[in-house]
Order: sequence, then structure tokens, then C-alpha cells
Amino acid sequence: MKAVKTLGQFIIEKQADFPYAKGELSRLLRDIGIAAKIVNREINKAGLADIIGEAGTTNIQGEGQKKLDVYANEQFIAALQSGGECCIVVSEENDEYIYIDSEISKNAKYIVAIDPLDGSSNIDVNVGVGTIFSIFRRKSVGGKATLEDVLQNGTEQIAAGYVIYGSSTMMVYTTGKGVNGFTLDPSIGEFCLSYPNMQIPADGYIYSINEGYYTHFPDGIKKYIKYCQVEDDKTRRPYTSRYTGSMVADLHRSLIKGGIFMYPITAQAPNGKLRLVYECNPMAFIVEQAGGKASNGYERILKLDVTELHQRSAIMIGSTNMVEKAEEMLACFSPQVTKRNFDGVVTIQ
Ligand SMILES: O=P(O)(O)OC[C@H]1O[C@](O)(COP(=O)(O)O)[C@@H](O)[C@@H]1O
Ligand SMILES: [Mg+2]
Ligand SMILES: [Mg+2]
Repeated sequence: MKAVKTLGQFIIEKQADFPYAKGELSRLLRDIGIAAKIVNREINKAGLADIIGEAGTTNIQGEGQKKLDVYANEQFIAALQSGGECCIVVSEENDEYIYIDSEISKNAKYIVAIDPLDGSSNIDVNVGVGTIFSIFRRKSVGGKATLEDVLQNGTEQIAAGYVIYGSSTMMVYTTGKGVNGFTLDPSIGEFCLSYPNMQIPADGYIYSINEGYYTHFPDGIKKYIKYCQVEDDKTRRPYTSRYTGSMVADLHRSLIKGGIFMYPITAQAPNGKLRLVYECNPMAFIVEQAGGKASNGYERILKLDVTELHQRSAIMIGSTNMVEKAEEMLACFSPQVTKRNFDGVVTIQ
């Protein structure tokens, strides 16, 4: 009988990879794991408990908050506050960053950016949702950490991960030394190593994009979708289309089976929809660590300048050969959408 390795055991074991580690990051990952279990408990009985439906409030993105958005946000912030390793939390559900001003956190050096509940539109219909997190080390020394400490580019991340609340609940994360996945075993209440050293296939046969916005996409994206749909045995096309409406679920599938997930600019979202700091950057770090690729169609996501907490970005991410093909189509058919448009000038062809 193969011994299970719990997340806690794995984290401690991997601490040896970081000679100067004092266990702070380990404890921070532990705290995130604890909050994920609490949120998982509520999600699993969402239909029974008064936890589905609208919270009646709106976040800074102008989106109506779901009760589970608010609940998950509270649980992760509480776990990070009581854990003592986090000095600032940036959350999709909070307009401003939260400075953790407690005795236990006075020497904390980590900043956590979080999307507490990803795929909110799927909560009430029992489709897979997730949590996404990104961890940075503060740059400033002494005193209160500042906005500068928060607005770091994706390349500065020291860890990132997601939790998927699906047919099983998993936590997948990287600390820059590969990607590992852990499945929650409800009978022992522990995340157990189930997907060691995850590698995304260089090629995949599944594309994932909300084709409902097709007419609003740049020409290059339209051409790539057509490319995916053309009959060609040599390249196993047409590819299959899969889109759940939860970035975490669509990317988890791509990580395991190969594939590409895209959320380009549209007329409605001229800078893209998904948020750079707590959606695009952490998922890009994970996918790159698993051997894949992530860009906004022109530039590496992790290299994009972070200037605002809730900044948006276009994204195409997944199997390297598929992302490069899509980039090729954009460069060819939507060149003028290159850099200039991402500075806000939009001309949809
Ligand atoms: O409904 P759309 O426009 O396709 O958007 C779906 C996308 O929006 C998101 O739901 C945004 O995330 P949140 O649910 O955290 O706001 C992604 O998970 C998903 O990929
Ligand atoms: Mg999200
Ligand atoms: Mg969310």
C-alpha cells in the first residue's frame, strides 16, 4: 500500500530546497490550505446552506458579488491574518489592498494576491469553481509595506497556486521548482500528493474560449478559432471546444490533457476581462513551471508591467505549440492590435 504524502509533509520536505528558509512560506501555504478546506466544506453543501445566490453587493470591477465570493474572501483573509506570515492581502473582492496590522504579523514579509472564488457565475449551477493565489516577498524593509511592494511584475512571484472545487477538490501550486497537485481526501481531511511534477503537453487538441463573443474578437483570434475547426487529420483537427466559464477549471483541464485557454480583448473589454495580479500572473507562473506558455498575444504575461491592483489583461495560455500558433495568427492578422491597442486605443477590424 503506497504511503500517502500530505501537503504539510511535502511542504516541509521541499523546504530543504530553500537553504535559507525559516518555514514562513511553508506556514503561509499551510494557512491557504486550511482556508481552502473551510471553503470546500461550504461549496460541497452549497444547495443546502444559505450560501448560494447574490450577496447584494458589488465589487470594484462592477460585478455583483455572490454570497460565496464574500464567504470565501472572508475565510482566506481570516486565515492569512491569523497565520502571521502575511503583511498585505490583495483581493478581487476588496477595492484597496488590506494591510494586516497585528502583533503576530509585524515581521511578516509576504504579500498574497487572491481571487477567493473564481468562476462565480458557476456557483449556483454546480459547475467547477476555484480559488487562485499569488505570493510575493515585500521589497521594502521596515515599517509598513507599501503599494510598491504590491505592484510587482509576475516574474517576482515566489509562489502561486489554485484550488479547484470540482468532482474532487485539489490544490495545485508552484514555488518555482515545478508544479505539484494534491487531492483532498475528505476521510482524513488532508490534501494528499496525487499529481507530482505536473507537465503540460506541448501540443493539445482542446481549445477553450467564449465563442459567444466571436464577432467582437480581433481578426487574429477569429482566424485561430477557424484554424482549430478546420478538418486536418495530420494535426488531429478539428480540435474539441471546451469552455466552462471558470478559468481555474478550464486551465486545470489544459494542464492535464494539453490545450489552450484564451480570453482576448473584445469591444466590451478593450483591455481583456481577466485580472493580471490575481488571475493571469499566478496561472501563467504555474503553466510556465509545467512547461507551457502564457502571453497576452504579444508579450509574456509575467513580464507585463503591473501598475494597478485590479488591472486587466488579454490572455492566451496553455500548451506551448498551441499558444505560439495563436500568437502567429495575431501577429499576422491583427498586427495593429499590437502594443498600441493595449495602451487603450482599440480598433476592432
Ligand atoms: O462569462 P465570461 O465572460 O466568459 O467570463 C468567464 C471568465 O470570468 C471568470 O469567471 C472571472 O473570474 P471571477 O469569477 O473570479 O470573477 C473566469 O473564471 C472565467 O474564465
Ligand atoms: Mg476569477
Ligand atoms: Mg473571483
